[in-house]
Order: sequence, then C-alpha cells, then structure tokens
Amino acid sequence: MSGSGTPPSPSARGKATALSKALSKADLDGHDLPPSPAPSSPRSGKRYALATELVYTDSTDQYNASSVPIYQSATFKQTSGGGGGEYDYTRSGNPTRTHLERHLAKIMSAERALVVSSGMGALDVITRLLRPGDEVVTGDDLYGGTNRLLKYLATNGEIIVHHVDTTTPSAVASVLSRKTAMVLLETPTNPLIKIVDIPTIASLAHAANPTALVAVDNTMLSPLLQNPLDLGADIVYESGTKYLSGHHDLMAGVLAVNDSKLGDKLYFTINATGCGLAPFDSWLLLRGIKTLKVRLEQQQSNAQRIAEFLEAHGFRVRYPGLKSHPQHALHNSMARGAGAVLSFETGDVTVSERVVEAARLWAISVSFGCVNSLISMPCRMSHASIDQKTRKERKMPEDIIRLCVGIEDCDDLIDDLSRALVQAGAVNVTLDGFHAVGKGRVSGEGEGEVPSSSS
Ligand SMILES: Cc1ncc(COP(=O)(O)O)c(C=O)c1O
Ligand SMILES: N[C@@H](CCSC[C@H](N)C(=O)O)C(=O)O
Repeated sequence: MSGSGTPPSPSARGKATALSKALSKADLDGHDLPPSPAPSSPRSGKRYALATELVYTDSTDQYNASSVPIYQSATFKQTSGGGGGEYDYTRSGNPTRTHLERHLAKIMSAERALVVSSGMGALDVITRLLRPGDEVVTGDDLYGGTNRLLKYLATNGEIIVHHVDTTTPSAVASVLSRKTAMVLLETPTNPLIKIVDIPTIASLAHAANPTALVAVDNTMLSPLLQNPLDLGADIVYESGTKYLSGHHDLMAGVLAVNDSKLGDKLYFTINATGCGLAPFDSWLLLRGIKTLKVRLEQQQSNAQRIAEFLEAHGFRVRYPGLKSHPQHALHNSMARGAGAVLSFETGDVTVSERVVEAARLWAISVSFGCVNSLISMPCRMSHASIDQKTRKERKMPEDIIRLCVGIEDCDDLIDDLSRALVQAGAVNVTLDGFHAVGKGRVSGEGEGEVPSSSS
C-alpha cells in the first residue's frame, strides 16, 4: 500500500472549508445561538498519558462532587429579563453534556467534541453539511446503517455517492474531483475488517479538492486505539453506544474536529435539530469512558487469542491483529491495537446459522464493544438493510460470522465456541482435534465440501 504512514497534509486541519462556510454567518449569529454553551476544552487540555486522562476529570460543581452531577433540568433560570446565564435550555447546552464534551475533546486530542443521541445521529449531523450536487466518496464495506443513510441522501437529497474499495487508493482517486465535498471512511471496516490508509486517502482527497472534508468513523477502535484527526481526517465520529460506553446501556454518538468554525456548524445543527445527548446518558457515557482502557485491553487480548485459535483450526479469519491479515502492517502504522471485532466464514450459510445458534456464552446480538461477547450473522442482522444484490456485488459473504469479544475468561469463550463449531458441523473432528471443513477453510483442500451436522 503506497504512502502508508504519510504525514497528514498541513491543509488537513485548521482550515475553513467551503462546506463549513455553507451556512451563512446569519445562521450562526444572534438568537439562533444559545446564550453560551461552554466551549469544549482545546487540545492543550491533555496533560497526562491517555490512560490517566480517561479517568481524570476536574470537578466543576460547587460541592466538589467526585462524580460529575447529572443536571436533569430542561431549563435554566436567567439572571435578567434580557437573558444572561451560561445555559438556558438543555437542547442548546447542559452542564453534564458540556463536561462530557470537554472530556472527549481532551482524550481525542480535538479542538472540540460534541455528543448526540446515537452514532447515526452523528453521521446525520455531518451529512447536513452537504448541499445538492455535492459528491461523497465512500467505501464498499460499510456499516449497514451508514449505507442506508447515504442511500437515502442519494435518492432524496441530490447527493451523488460513489462506493469504491477504499482499501485501494487508486480506486478512490478515480472518483475524486473538485465536486468531491466529502470522503467518508471506516477503518477497520464493519464487517469485513478491511483497513483503509487514512493519511493517503486524506492527502488524495485534499489534493483533488482542498475544501473536501474527510470524515472517519472510528467506532471499531475508539480513541484508545486510533486517532484519525492525527492521521489527516477533518472530522472523526463514532458510535458511543459501543466501546466508549461499554455496557450496552445507552445510545450515543460522538463528533470531534480541530477546526473551530466547523465545530460551530456541527453545533448549530445539533441545537437546531435537537439531537444533543440527554444529561443522564451523558453521565453514563462519562462513567463508561473511565474504564475504556481496562475493558478494551482485556477484550483485545481475548480477541487475539480467539482469532489465532480459529486460524489454527483452518478457518479464514479477518482480524488486523493476525499477521496473515493482508493489511496488518498498514493497520499497525495507524492504530495502537487491533480492537475486539473479528469475522470468519464457515463456507455455508446454514452451518454458520447453526454455529451462531449453538453458542451459549456468546449472545446472538447486533452491536459490539460491550463487556460481554456477542455473535452475529451480519448479512441477516446488522447489515440486512443492504439488499442481497448489493451485498453480492460488494463481495460480502452471506455465511460470514462476526464475533464481538468481551472481557469474559477466554478459555470459557473458546470452549463455548469450539462446542458450537463441532455441534454445527463446521469442523471435522479427529483424534488429533478438529479442523474447518467447507469453503470457509484457508486451504483449498475440500473446497465445496458440505459440512454435515454432528449434533
Ligand atoms: C461502524 C458503525 N458506525 C456507526 C454505527 C451507528 O451507531 P449507533 O447504533 O450508535 O447509531 C454503528 C452501529 O450501529 C457502527 O457499527
Ligand atoms: N436494526 C438495526 C441494526 C443495528 S446494527 C448495530 C451495530 N452497528 C452493528 O454493527 O452490530 C438497524 O437497522 O440499524
């Protein structure tokens, strides 16, 4: 992969883009702005190692509460009839949300972070920067909901969306032009775990159109493992529903930028549409972030062992922590870890279904990043909104199984998975152990073999 590790172009940050100018000054002045939502803290707010910063928060309340208080209030009294006061209305700003946004800006090394009611809400806020006729360049392996929103915009919003293999810079270059307003990337991709060279694509995008915005969905890694703003992205967003919260007890979306004008545009949409994160969810997310490092490190070490276990038993496994992953080196040049989501194939949809249904410890569930382990069939679940024809065109195997690894005892996870693989007939059991059968296996030997159920 050419250009991996290329430093981000200086123009990648701190620039006022044409898109960020798209809202007129009048949109942002006067009574359209809330009184004064406390701005998020700048990048310089980071003083300690990330592990420390995740936990450390300054107390801002008058009683020095150790846990940031939940300001469960829709409105705030003003000091005079003409207004006055830091907050007026929770849609426009709330102290608990502000605290979370400052905390996130610090750990994401961003000028400004903003939090909304879901990951899709974050993407919606970003896509509202687009105007009819704008072109978006994005991947051919994307989270199903992202694909759905882009399809909606292409159908109803007069936005032209190019889906290309973003792991190949020349494929991206072939559709970039002055009309490219946004490049939207996921890396690792969900669910094929493909790696996209953020610095190279960002440089290409900015060369094609200096005002194009590069937005990166960092959900699969979280700020602990990857910081797209340092790799040339203009906007990073992620589903806080996943690793950041870690317990599947809330929905949230996070946006972060290093361009304060762009931050103002995003904030404008959040206030105008009312999608800011509620105070209680902001508090829950703050609590979750404190344990991000311990959770994700345990999840990741379990995921590495499970990926190696499956590979050793002959399965074709997609996980960037494996040396066999074709973009292992590229991933390591951008990220500080491989995350805890992996996928593999059995070669047969019915067998994959049987594996998923035979697992007991692994919950059959969409989502990932939670402390407990999940198993799913993306084509039937998280990515079912992408029609079968499109899935086929994009080479998405219908039998693919996604594992989202939690913090449980890894031996228990492997035992349960082994039992499910045997019970489903996904492996041949011999005196020496067991080995994958069917098209899911790495070696060509036995291709086309239909595995039989041993249950
Ligand atoms: C990669 C990715 N991005 C964005 C989202 C959207 O997040 P949310 O479910 O919080 O809306 C999801 C999952 O839903 C996802 O997997
Ligand atoms: N029914 C939902 C599916 C959510 S999938 C959640 C997550 N991103 C994942 O990849 O598992 C929908 O249609 O959005």
